[in-house]
Amino acid sequence: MSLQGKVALVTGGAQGIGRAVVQSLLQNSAKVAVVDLNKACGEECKVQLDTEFGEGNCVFLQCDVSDGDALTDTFKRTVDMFGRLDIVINNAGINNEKNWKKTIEVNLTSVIKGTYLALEHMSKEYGKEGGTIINVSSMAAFLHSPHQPVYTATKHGVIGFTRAIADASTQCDYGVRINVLCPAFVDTPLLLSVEHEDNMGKFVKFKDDFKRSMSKFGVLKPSLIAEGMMRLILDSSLNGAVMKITCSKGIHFHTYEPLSA
Ligand SMILES: NC(=O)c1ccc[n+]([C@@H]2O[C@H](COP(=O)([O-])OP(=O)(O)OC[C@H]3O[C@@H](n4cnc5c(N)ncnc54)[C@H](O)[C@@H]3O)[C@@H](O)[C@H]2O)c1
Ligand SMILES: CCCCC[C@H](O)/C=C/C=C\C=C\C=C\[C@@H](O)[C@@H](O)CCCC(=O)O
Repeated sequence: MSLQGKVALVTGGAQGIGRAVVQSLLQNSAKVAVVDLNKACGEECKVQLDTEFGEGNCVFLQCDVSDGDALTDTFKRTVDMFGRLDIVINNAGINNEKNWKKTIEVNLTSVIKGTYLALEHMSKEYGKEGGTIINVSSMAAFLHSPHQPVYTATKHGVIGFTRAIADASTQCDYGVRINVLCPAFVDTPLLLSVEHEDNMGKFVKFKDDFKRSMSKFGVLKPSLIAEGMMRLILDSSLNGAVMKITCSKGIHFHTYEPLSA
């Protein structure tokens, strides 16, 4: 499966799930813009990727995705540098119930903004050649964790937005497939956030319940999430799909009952 000649942009690409996805994209010969707030981590990531895949195949662009103007500029820089855009992964996310407005900005508002920017650069509506967008939600959208009310709300929002804009893409012939991926617990630094009052606020007292949930449901490897992501990128039949990845069922899709009158 070759992505030779394709250009991808991955937000939150410097560590965790985003980094695993960046590696898969490079393994499949895409050019990649690694977009992340964390400068030190991004620069270290770029050095390692250059060593593994050769220079000139990826670039690190520091950007806070919750800053709309900065995100606009980052998309433009990617296209200026690589000449086109084909794949956008809106992955950056945080777990912060204390600063819950920031959680909405990063987990939901920036996903909406990132999708609209991706459409500006890829949609036939704008005279472009088409492409694919994947927005990262969570299995938290299918449970209602009492310890993460706002995180949960943002992940519900990502699914609702993605399914709606995917329908718009079909109806208006954007030529862009837009899908959503919902992992269960994944072994990344994000999981450590449940230990901290700065992240969890008053819900920090439930940290042991969290750990019990992780033991019950298991913890996935980032490489399996990257495998799911590659399926969404390569399967041209998928638009508006809701992919779930769990330890019990692996990579599978959520199905919705058709609405009756
Ligand atoms: N780890 C899990 O258990 C899990 C499960 C389901 C869904 N998710 C989702 O997957 C996505 C990635 O999570 P992860 O586990 O890899 O987290 P992570 O914390 O390991 O990595 C997130 C990356 O996003 C970057 N980031 C954070 N805020 C940013 C901002 N404002 N602008 C730009 N970059 C920013 C961080 O610097 C980091 O490199 C998130 O949307 C998360 O909600 C994670
Ligand atoms: C710790 C802070 C970050 C949150 C991490 C993440 O976003 C949360 C994940 C939450 C839940 C995982 C649940 C997993 C459940 C499955 O194993 C399974 O029991 C449910 C299967 C249902 C289905 O596949 O339809």
